Amino acid sequence: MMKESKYLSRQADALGFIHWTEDEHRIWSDLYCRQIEVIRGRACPQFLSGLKLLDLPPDQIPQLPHVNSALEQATGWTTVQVPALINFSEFFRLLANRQFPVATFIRSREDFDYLQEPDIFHEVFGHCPLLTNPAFAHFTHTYGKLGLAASKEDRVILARLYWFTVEFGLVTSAEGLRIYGGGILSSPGETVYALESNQPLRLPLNPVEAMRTPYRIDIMQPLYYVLADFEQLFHLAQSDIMALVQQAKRLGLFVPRFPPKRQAS
Ligand SMILES: C[C@H](O)[C@H](O)[C@H]1CNc2nc(N)[nH]c(=O)c2N1
Ligand SMILES: N[C@@H](Cc1ccccc1)C(=O)O
Ligand SMILES: [Fe+2]
Repeated sequence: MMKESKYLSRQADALGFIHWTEDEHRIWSDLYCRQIEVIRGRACPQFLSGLKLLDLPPDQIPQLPHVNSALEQATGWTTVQVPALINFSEFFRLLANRQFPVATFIRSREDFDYLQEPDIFHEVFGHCPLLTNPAFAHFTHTYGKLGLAASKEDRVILARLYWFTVEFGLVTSAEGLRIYGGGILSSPGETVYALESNQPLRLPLNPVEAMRTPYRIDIMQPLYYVLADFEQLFHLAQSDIMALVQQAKRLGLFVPRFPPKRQAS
């Protein structure tokens, strides 16, 4: 059951522009300036070049028509305004149309470091930079088409694959472990935690295992799956993902063995 959002979403005018308040612009500006520092040496190179390409304004909430023109030029994707977290069928339908959902509210200061639901900073700063990467956009589009055609039950399994890659994925790079998951890169708290805390488990990404692993959306992740490189994700897009879904269903839930709670570092 979808938890009701505690935030009020904003209405756009006929041209798709939202008239944010000064306070809301200042929260974006503080989040942007903080994350630009925190992602240095932590976000994967593909994210950093996508962020540069999008050329988001540092001091005010970007208007979606502007984000769309950069995105469209790069990969043909656009954004669509949604009130908050949307259900899987709406979500897959949008991705299958190369449209990315953008929740039209921004977090409050009390949720600055970590927010339990996607806001406009998460969707635009967290997800849109990698959607300018053709191979990554292709994976997301393929994933959306699969989800659209899938049964309700298979959508839950496919959502796990999305969760452990596009949302909370890590990737090994020449310089070491890096983040590509948009759900991490929009959170000042989790960006540091995901790479540097000794709390979470970090396992090599095995797509069937990821699709068998349940996840929570309201806490910093206890488990991250690590891609060997982006090629692995693009290769996955070419493989028979629905056959992997059937395998995951046959094998049932995978419950990772978490080490005893170590003192947080
Ligand atoms: C699996 C995933 O993270 C999440 O559940 C989906 C569904 N609904 C969503 N709704 C919004 N607004 N933004 C999102 O990123 C998602 N992602
Ligand atoms: N936790 C992310 C937002 C998010 C919530 C739920 C799912 C995915 C992302 C942040 O603080 O930016
Ligand atoms: Fe997301």
